[in-house]
Amino acid sequence: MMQQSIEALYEQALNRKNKPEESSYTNYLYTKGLDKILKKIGEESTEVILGAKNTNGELIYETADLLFHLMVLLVEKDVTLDDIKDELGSRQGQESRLHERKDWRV
Ligand SMILES: N=c1c2ncn([C@@H]3O[C@H](COP(=O)(O)OP(=O)(O)OP(=O)(O)O)[C@@H](O)[C@H]3O)c2ncn1[C@@H]1O[C@H](COP(=O)(O)O)[C@@H](O)[C@H]1O
Repeated sequence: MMQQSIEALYEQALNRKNKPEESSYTNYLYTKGLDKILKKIGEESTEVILGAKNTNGELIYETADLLFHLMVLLVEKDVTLDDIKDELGSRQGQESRLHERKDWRV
């Protein structure tokens, strides 16, 4: 089965930004602007929640949709995947501190 990495998905979204194509859905989102992209993120997030309550097939499908729209958002805001990886990296080794806190568990 063919697979696509998050990096490739991001690169594709960046490519569309730099070289727009008329029939591209990605370019349709950039043209509509940030509020449209944010609305899609909201919709797709809700669909992930609903999918998780149904079947793993739906959860996988909706997660792929959400990841695509998240990549479009990051490109629109000039945030790179390295920015995200740096943030995630800075959290490594913090588990013990998180677990010491009792108030995050409700
Ligand atoms: N991974 C995706 C991807 N995931 C979801 N979508 C689109 O996201 C849209 C979500 O569906 P919705 O029903 O929520 O939205 P809609 O009704 O079509 O449109 P609006 O609600 O936004 O007005 C669909 O049109 C999907 O085609 C994607 N569109 C593109 N890609 C990738 O981006 C590449 C470039 O695509 P284009 O930019 O269209 O050339 C493709 O080859 C894919 O690899």
